[in-house]
Amino acid sequence: MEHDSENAYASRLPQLQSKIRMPSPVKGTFGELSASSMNARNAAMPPPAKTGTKRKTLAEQGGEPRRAPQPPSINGTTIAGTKPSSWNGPYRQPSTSSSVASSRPSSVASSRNISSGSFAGPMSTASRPPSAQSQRPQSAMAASKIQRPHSTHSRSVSSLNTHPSQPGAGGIHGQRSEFDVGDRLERMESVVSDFKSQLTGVTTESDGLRETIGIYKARVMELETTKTQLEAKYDTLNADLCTSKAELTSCRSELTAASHALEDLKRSHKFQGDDLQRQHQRELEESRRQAQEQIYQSERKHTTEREDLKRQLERALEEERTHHRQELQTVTSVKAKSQEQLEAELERQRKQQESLEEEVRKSRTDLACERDLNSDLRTKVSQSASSAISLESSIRSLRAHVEFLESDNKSQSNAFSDLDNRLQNAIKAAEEAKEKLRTEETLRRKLHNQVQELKGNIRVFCRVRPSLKSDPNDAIARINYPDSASDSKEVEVCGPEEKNSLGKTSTKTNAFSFDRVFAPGSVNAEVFGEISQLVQSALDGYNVCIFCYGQTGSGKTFTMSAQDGMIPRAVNQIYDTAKSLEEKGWKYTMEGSFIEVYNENINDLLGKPDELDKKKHEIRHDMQKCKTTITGINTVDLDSPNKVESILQSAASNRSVAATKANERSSRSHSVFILKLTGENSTTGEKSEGTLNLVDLAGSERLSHSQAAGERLKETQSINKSLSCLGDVIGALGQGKDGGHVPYRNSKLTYLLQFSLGGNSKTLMFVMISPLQAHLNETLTSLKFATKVHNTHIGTAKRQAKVRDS
Ligand SMILES: Nc1ncnc2c1ncn2[C@@H]1O[C@H](COP(=O)(O)OP(=O)(O)OP(=O)(O)O)[C@@H](O)[C@H]1O
Repeated sequence: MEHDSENAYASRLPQLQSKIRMPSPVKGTFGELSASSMNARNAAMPPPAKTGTKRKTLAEQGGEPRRAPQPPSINGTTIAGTKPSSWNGPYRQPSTSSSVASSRPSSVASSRNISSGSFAGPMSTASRPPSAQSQRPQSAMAASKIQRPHSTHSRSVSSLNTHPSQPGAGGIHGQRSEFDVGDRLERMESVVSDFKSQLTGVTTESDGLRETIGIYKARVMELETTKTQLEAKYDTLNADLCTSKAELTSCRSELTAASHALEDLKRSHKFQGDDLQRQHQRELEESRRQAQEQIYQSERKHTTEREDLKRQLERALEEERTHHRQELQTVTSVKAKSQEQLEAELERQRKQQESLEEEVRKSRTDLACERDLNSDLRTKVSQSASSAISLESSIRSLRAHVEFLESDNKSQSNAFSDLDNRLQNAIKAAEEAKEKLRTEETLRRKLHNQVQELKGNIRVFCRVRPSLKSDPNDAIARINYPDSASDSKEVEVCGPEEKNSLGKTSTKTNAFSFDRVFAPGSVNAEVFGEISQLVQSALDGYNVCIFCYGQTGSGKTFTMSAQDGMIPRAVNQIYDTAKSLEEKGWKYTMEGSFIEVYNENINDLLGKPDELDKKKHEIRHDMQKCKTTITGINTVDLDSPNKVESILQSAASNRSVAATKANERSSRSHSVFILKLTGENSTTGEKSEGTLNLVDLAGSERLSHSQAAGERLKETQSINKSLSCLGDVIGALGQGKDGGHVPYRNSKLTYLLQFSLGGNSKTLMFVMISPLQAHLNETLTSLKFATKVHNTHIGTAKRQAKVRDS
């Protein structure tokens, strides 16, 4: 922008100069001014006139003495004093100096304005003195006339208008006016018109100049604004500079502190380093000393060893040398001897060779003769060999014949036939014996069954458990065994004391008779001896059911499942018998399962404990084969007698787990050990399938419904129901009506034992008795129930049981 303004000014100024065409001295002055006034103005120009100062007229100036130095003038026109400040722009120095000038103090700027004003002076018509004004247009006109084609007129007019001080011009004018006024008038008019046209041109120029002034004014305003901004920037930079200086100062102080600290650190590190170096030096010296010591010692040691070794080696070497020397001497002497011998031998060999060669010559001649002889002999030898072979074979046949003739062939043949006869007889006898054995076995089974039937297909044994240490001594009931020395079939129980109407106290003795009564002193082995016949029946293919009936704590489990109880004993007997029957052609397989009937549900005592009371099992009967199966229960192959123990343990642990949930589980449920026995006789082709059921019934004590509730009530109802159903089934079987209804289905227990109660089956009931006085009523109830069962007739054998009251 600044540049443009200057250019604009530079472009217009020559135009003005060309149009005004000032005289050369003026032109030269103007040109000098434009360049040099800027340099000289500060020094030569007076201080700027104050705005309020009123300028004096020329007349006034003329009358007054000069007080201040005169401003420079062009053609006698003052160029200082009147100033439009707007002219300062075009006379500024190049942009760098102008920017400096703008930041200068105002006094400098005002001096510049003055210099500008000094140039503006001659241009401004308003500030021009009247004399100057009257002269300038004429000069301008003269200048314009020079440029135009009709320059001659201009020049003449100019000459007419010349100042009166110019004598030449005034003379011409005076002469013309004297004789040609019209022509003069014409010329005047033309001069006037020229003047007018010049005036128009000047006006136009003046407008251009005004425009330029406006541009420069705008430029001045811009520069003022720039100046203000620069000043603000200057202030900001100043403030920043102050801040930076403060920061620099603090940084310097920090740097000084840091350098001090660094110095300290360096010093301490240097000390440490020195210490370490000294220590290291010491250690190094020590190590070096030790190493030298070690080296010295090892050198000494090695030297000693080396010397020892050297001595040894030298000794050995010397010995070796001596030895080698001796050997060498020996070898040399031997060599000399052998050489002599060799030479002698060589001589001898040579002689021998000569003699041999002579012999070879002779032998070759002999060999030819021998070859002829040899071929003759070979022919003879082959003839002899063939005759020898034929002779050997004839000798062998003759020898065999001689041996055969020598042996006692006849007696041997007799012995063989005798032995054969005896063997045949033995085989026959064995066959007969086997047949007899089979017949006897069949007969034994038949007789055994008949015996069992004669004994009754349902039998009742009574067992009284001994009093335990835990039982109170004075609370034992009076129980007698009248025929214990003979049959052991009777038992007498003294009832509770009763008072009659007269107040007399008496006790009633209740006598019972069963198939066998076991007193408290009897042991399990004795008991099993009585039932082993029934176990044998199971092996013979019968269904056998042995169950224990009695109140809680009367010894049912002890009798059935104790280590020497009926179940282990039965299994052991079956094993033994099955093994002995193998000789008779029988082979048995045994499968055992153990179940529980609790609350009319069947549980598998060989199953998982957590499935107890949850898993459902069903009883299925095959009515044609009279076989019973229970769904989903575990069956164990009893291929060794030891397995029964694990079965009993597993069942006991399952029941004990259940007992934590429902108290006294074994008293509250019936357990049934089922042993299935399948036998096959490979000789006779006979087959047998029997089942042995060993049942431990729930406690038979009478339970009052009124005292039980909830789960206990349900248990009580189930037990009472199943026990009474068992009585009903036995009662129905006892009536002996063929095809009569037997209520097996009324309880799970009787339904399960359907094929083991009645019919072809054999049943044994143990009635277990507690010896305690406190259990007397229950004891009597149990004995009465057992008597009813005992009086029941099932099967062909008839028995009469008697109940004696005294
Ligand atoms: N003949 C016996 N000899 C020695 N001890 C016996 C005899 N009979 C039973 N006992 C003992 O008497 C106690 C009760 O016996 P057991 O548990 O067999 O009775 P339970 O009728 O099976 O009872 P529950 O119905 O509660 O199962 C046991 O400690 C048992 O060892």
